[in-house]
Amino acid sequence: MIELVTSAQMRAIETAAIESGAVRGLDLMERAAEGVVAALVTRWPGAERACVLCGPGNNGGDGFAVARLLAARGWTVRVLAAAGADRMPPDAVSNARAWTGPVAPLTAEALAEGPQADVYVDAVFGTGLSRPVTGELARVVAALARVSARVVAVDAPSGLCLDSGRSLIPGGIPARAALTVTFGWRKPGHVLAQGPELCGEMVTVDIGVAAWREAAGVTASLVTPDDPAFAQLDKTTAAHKFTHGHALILTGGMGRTGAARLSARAALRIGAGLVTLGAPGSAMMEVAAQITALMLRRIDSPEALAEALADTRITALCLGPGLGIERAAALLGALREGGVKPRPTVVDADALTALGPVSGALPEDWVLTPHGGEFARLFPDLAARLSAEPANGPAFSRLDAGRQAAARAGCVVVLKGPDTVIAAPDGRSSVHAASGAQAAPWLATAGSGDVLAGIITGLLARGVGSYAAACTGTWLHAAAARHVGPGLIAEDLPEALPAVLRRVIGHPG
Ligand SMILES: NC(=O)C1=CN([C@@H]2O[C@H](COP(=O)(O)OP(=O)(O)OC[C@H]3O[C@@H](n4cnc5c(N)ncnc54)[C@H](O)[C@@H]3O)[C@@H](O)[C@H]2O)[C@@H](O)CC1
Ligand SMILES: Nc1ncnc2c1ncn2[C@@H]1O[C@H](COP(=O)(O)OP(=O)(O)O)[C@@H](O)[C@H]1O
Ligand SMILES: [K+]
Repeated sequence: MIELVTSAQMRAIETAAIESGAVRGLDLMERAAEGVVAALVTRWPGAERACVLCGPGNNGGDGFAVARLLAARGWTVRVLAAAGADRMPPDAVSNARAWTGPVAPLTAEALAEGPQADVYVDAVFGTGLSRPVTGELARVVAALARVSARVVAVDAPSGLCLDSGRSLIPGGIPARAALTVTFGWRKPGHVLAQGPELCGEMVTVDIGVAAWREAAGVTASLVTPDDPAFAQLDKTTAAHKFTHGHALILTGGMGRTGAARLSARAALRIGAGLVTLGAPGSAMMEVAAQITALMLRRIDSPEALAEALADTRITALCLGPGLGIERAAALLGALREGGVKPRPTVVDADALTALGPVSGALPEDWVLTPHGGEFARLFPDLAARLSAEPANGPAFSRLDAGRQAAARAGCVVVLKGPDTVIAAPDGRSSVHAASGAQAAPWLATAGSGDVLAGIITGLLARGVGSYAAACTGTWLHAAAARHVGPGLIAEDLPEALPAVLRRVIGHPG
């Protein structure tokens, strides 16, 4: 499991470590700087000239320590520092004093006019960025953009909010780095919003504070396939098809059944024992002509849905893909007021639109899977906070939005995107970061969301809990996209699942 630690949580851990008496802040800073140096000499083996930009806090202190360590290796090092080194925090002052070379003022002009460097060390702001960057330091960040291919960011590209991945440069973008070296744990801002694009390659350095991790309290984590939930994907030899559940996926009318068929195919591929498509009479012929392993049942009305659900062997539902808003609203009504036994249900696409703004708790076994636009219809106030220019740091993040949405809706929310956030009402939250080596840009194709809804429905049908189903489903969806690669269309995703499952479950044959 890879935990994501916010700036405040990192400060709490660092404080606990220092207060224990086992380690000094200065030692942590030295380890951090050693980690930056090790990573940058690996990344740029032939380099020997550095320009180190030091900000007013401990991030700047790391910068001074990096400067000293590089000079000790024989590098030519130029240091630019924000005014008033004496007003820096104590450990940073110690490192500023230990730097015996010259220091130029940290200005855009000094950066632009000085001698070229092989590597630029961005130690202007890290976890302490608490308000928007303006004035000269904003100009420095803009000037750094011109040499981004040679920038190593200490903890964060300066101007990037490490809790949200959002820019704290009004009207501008943060520095961009080729390499970002962070300490202890990755921060949410490294994987959310603009973070992945601006951080470049990521290295996490162990600075020896893991023993104080408890001081952080509850953290979010990255979805990775070492999560125990993935162990539930296998099937045992003794089981029969009903052991693996029965998913019912509702379709729209004639000419609008493709989306639900995609979902159904994915639900079957992910291992649901049986999958039935529930179609209105007008679409029965169309669906029947297109399916083989899937089953078909006529469901015209809320009453027909309630009747279908009298069969207790149906263990999960999917409402939304291609359903049409009116039909979605009617069928959702049957689930909420039709006297049927609740089932784990994926509510996607048109069913989300039919739902409208969420003001109170929804059934706890629902999973909402909105993309950004649908999220704004469900939770307009949270979406507005996500798009408003942040007045201070830390900025409101997609994790914050997902968590608050899940708490309000009383069920699991999957806020989709390249940085998908999965949140449960009990406070659990994860990020699925489709970036770096995990990038899946070809998922931006029509129908891929329908497949995700089907994967999650299939997992729910198999009895996987809703939060685990959302996390594993999101990972498997992106892994299927990476397996296919360029040229991917949504139809390919279910067909790629066997190869992905073989890898994850570990059946080579
Ligand atoms: N927390 C930890 O465990 C460790 C932290 N270290 C370093 O310390 C950094 C955190 O240090 P700090 O908390 O001092 O924070 P930073 O150095 O990131 O920035 C805080 C300083 O910048 C000022 N500031 C904030 N926003 C500003 C703005 N918009 N314009 C102008 N000035 C602004 C603050 O007043 C403060 O002086 C980390 O990112 C990391 O680089 C490392 O030395 C080692 C371990
Ligand atoms: N650039 C991207 N990188 C990774 N995943 C993406 C990207 N763009 C979209 N996705 C994923 O693709 C899916 C798209 O879903 P959605 O927007 O509902 O599409 P549709 O309505 O066409 O099915 C989501 O799972 C989303 O997380
Ligand atoms: K920095």
